[in-house]
Amino acid sequence: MEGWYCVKEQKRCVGWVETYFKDCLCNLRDDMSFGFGLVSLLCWGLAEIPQIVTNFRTKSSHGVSLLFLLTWVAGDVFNLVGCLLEPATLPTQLYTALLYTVNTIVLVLQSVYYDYVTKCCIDRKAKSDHTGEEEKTPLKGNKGVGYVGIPIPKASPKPTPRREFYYTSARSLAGSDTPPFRAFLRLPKSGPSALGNDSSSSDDESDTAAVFSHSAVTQPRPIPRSVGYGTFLAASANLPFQTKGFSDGFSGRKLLQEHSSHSGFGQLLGWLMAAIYMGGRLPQIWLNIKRGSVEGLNPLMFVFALIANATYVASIVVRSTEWESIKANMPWLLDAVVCVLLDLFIILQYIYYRRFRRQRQSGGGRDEFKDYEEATKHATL
Ligand SMILES: NC(=[NH2+])NCCC[C@H](N)C(=O)O
Repeated sequence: MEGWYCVKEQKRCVGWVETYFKDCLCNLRDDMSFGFGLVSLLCWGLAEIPQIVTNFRTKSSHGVSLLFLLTWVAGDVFNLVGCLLEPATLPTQLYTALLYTVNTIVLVLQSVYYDYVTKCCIDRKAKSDHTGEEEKTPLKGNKGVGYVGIPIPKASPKPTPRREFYYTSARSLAGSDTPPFRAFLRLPKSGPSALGNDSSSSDDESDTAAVFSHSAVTQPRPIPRSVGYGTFLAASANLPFQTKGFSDGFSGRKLLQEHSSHSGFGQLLGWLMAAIYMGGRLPQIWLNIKRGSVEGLNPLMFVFALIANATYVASIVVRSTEWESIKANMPWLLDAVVCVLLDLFIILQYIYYRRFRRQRQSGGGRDEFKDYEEATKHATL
């Protein structure tokens, strides 16, 4: 294969970079830019793995906003389509895009499975258990001294033909010592919400029934989120981190930037993608505020994303500071810069809520959070 050539420096491009990354490194700036690009690629490859592991270990994904993940998927899908349609797409772009799209889809599937499918099954089981209980639990004749008002399933030694004796209604319960069904079958909130740290107390949480047992009090359970996230349409195009135009001898693909960033359509796609990606962080920030907690969230995802976006910006501006180049890359640059700031905010939220929670615990006599952590440990082993 005919090698590429750096005209100004009068030397050949770096061979392996040329072969595997279709980029040409002529000087120190190019080397640095390429290095930043590699770090960005690596960080995107790793970013979502810690959260996937956290979700898997806790068998829940209530710490991450599903809407946030969906905006990532939407942006990524358009990005991938753009990559496939665009002949100038660099191999690294395509692999990175594929990698984080797959990772994000795994996160979304986990979210749907743990927080919706599993919850649905628990609800159904609790309901059927309760129906069975209702039929078998007598309302009267059970109120001896020390009666705590909790119906004991199958407490009746032998069935009785008097059906009304077993009938339970809200009114009859209200008149009895027995707390209404939901009062004691309420799903124990997990983590801080179980300790009253959760300011959200979302309605769907309180509606959730679970099988009541002693262990359920200390076992962490997923905090369900409200459903109804909309589907987002987004278009995105990716900027190659190699933004340098090649010198004579470059006979293969042209750089994507030359194709799309200068075209009105490419720019439009870029701005749409930027809006979607930037807006995607807001549901996550809001979820943290609403819960007053970051339990279930792995901060490493945002640390890696922050580094990935920062090095992505660095790889572009180190390569060229010419206004023309910056202007053409504006949507991608702005997206990355804003995402860095938003990720920083989320990391600060994480630190704040962790500290805040610890302080609250140390204030109380009994360390309930320790109990919770213990329970989590046991639950995840
Ligand atoms: N699934 C992904 N990680 N996609 C990449 C998103 C890139 C975008 N700048 C962001 O930080 O949101």
